[in-house]
Amino acid sequence: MTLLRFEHVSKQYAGGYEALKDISFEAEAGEMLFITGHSGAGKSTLLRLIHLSERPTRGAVLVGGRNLATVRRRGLPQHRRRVGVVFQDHRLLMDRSLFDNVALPLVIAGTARAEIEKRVRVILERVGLGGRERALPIMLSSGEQQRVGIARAVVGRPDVLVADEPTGNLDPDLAAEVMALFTELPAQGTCVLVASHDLHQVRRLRRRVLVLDHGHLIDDYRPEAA
Ligand SMILES: Nc1ncnc2c1ncn2[C@@H]1O[C@H](COP(=O)(O)OP(=O)(O)OP(=O)(O)O)[C@@H](O)[C@H]1O
Repeated sequence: MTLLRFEHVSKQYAGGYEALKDISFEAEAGEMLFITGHSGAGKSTLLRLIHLSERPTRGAVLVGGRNLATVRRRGLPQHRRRVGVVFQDHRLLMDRSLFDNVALPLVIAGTARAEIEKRVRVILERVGLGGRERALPIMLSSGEQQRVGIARAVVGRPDVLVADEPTGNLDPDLAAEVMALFTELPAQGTCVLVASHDLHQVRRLRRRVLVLDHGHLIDDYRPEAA
């Protein structure tokens, strides 16, 4: 099932710079894609259009068949519950436990307490932090903190997960470990897009790769088709 669709999308910023030029692609539920390209190629812009922190100048972005142009300001919180985000600097609440950090999206969504307890425990296990619910982020390494950020982004079972250079602040070994975690996430029908300038690392993970160059989509590489 097509979950995400870009139809001839262009994005021009206020200064006149066209960061994305006529981008079209589709991604399936449960599919994982890397977005790569040089600095300034348009990777972050592409992800922002899915999260609706930016709007396209031309063309349409559809999630689950819905044109995001129809999502008005009032609908943004609801849209963002369907789109999980992992930030480079993870943005954890440092004075709250891992449990509280990961539970946050579920608390906001009004999920029942027993369900929250269960889901947080399961997802912390998945990211290799089982049994650490009561720890504070400050007690963790930066790689582990990023794992908490990933757990928080997926605990609400979003339709789409976007991660912008999620390993940018990590040393190469930890970066490889965290990248691999994205490929191991339970499918659950979530479409996962990870932006990374590290083409070398991305190729090793043998997943679909969209390559941007000065705002153009110049390659859509699928290892299974190679
Ligand atoms: N808010 C903005 N206003 C004006 N120009 C912007 C804005 N955000 C990004 N740009 C420009 O759009 C182009 C694409 O930026 P974008 O951040 O999407 O690239 P990127 O591939 O993610 O780069 P990096 O790897 O350096 O993060 C760049 O030339 C950038 O300067």
